[in-house]
Amino acid sequence: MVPFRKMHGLGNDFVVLDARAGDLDLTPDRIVGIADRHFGVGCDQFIVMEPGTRGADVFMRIYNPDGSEGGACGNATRCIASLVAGESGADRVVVRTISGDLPVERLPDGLWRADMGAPRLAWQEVPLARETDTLHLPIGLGPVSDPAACSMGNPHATFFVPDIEAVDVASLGPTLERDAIFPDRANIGFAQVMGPEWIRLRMWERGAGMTLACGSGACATLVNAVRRGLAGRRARVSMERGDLVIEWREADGHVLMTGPVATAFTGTLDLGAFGP
Ligand SMILES: N[C@@H](CCC[C@H](N)C(=O)O)C(=O)O
Repeated sequence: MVPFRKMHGLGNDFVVLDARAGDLDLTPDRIVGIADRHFGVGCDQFIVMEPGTRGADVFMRIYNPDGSEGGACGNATRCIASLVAGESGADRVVVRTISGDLPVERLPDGLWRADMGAPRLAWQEVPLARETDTLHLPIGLGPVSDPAACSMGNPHATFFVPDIEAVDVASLGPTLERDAIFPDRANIGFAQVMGPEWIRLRMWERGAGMTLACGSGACATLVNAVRRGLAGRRARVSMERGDLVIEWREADGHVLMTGPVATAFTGTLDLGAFGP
């Protein structure tokens, strides 16, 4: 039996397992089974905490419910940082991912701010399948077209739309995620700029589907909005169940994401029940 924790950031929810003391014998079948909302615990991402080494307090491995591995998860970064900080009493921890080290700090108001690093803006870095201006991808579907793309450690495309409520995210998302221009698939954001400091965002996540929030998606949206001249470098990004504050810092080009963390419940899992 293995203990787990169910956490979320604005409803973007995670099953968190702690493998820092030793391997947990997780297999693709087990990860997909536990992440399933009908046959398992259910989550948007399956997170495994592994030992941190050489300057990192913890290594965070990120799986989507389809079993694919992700390079970034902003909401989980805050959650995992809060867990590790809670153990040591520190106010600042470094969360390592396959895409890089992310320093996270606890703010006096109880929110957590993660330095998500610098966005990657070149077409090869997103990545895209061929040389393309990442500010204007030549793709579209139904009423949406002309997205901007960047990587926040994972690939994102943002469609700017005049009315976010009118977008059928569930029907557009699956096709756009797998457009041939995205060799690794992509997370798809639909954003309505309400003003220079306020953006509304709805997400279709690669390997996960519609989610209530996406931290890296909020970062990518602000970055793409700034590049398009649609927003200032600091804005509130409102998703289905709450807001993140995102700042694309001028001094070093890093993107700062501020938001809450929460634990919904804890429990134990019989890993063998989910496959060999
Ligand atoms: N929900 C996350 C992003 C999760 C990873 C994504 N589905 C991918 O495959 O890149 C966030 O809060 O950033």
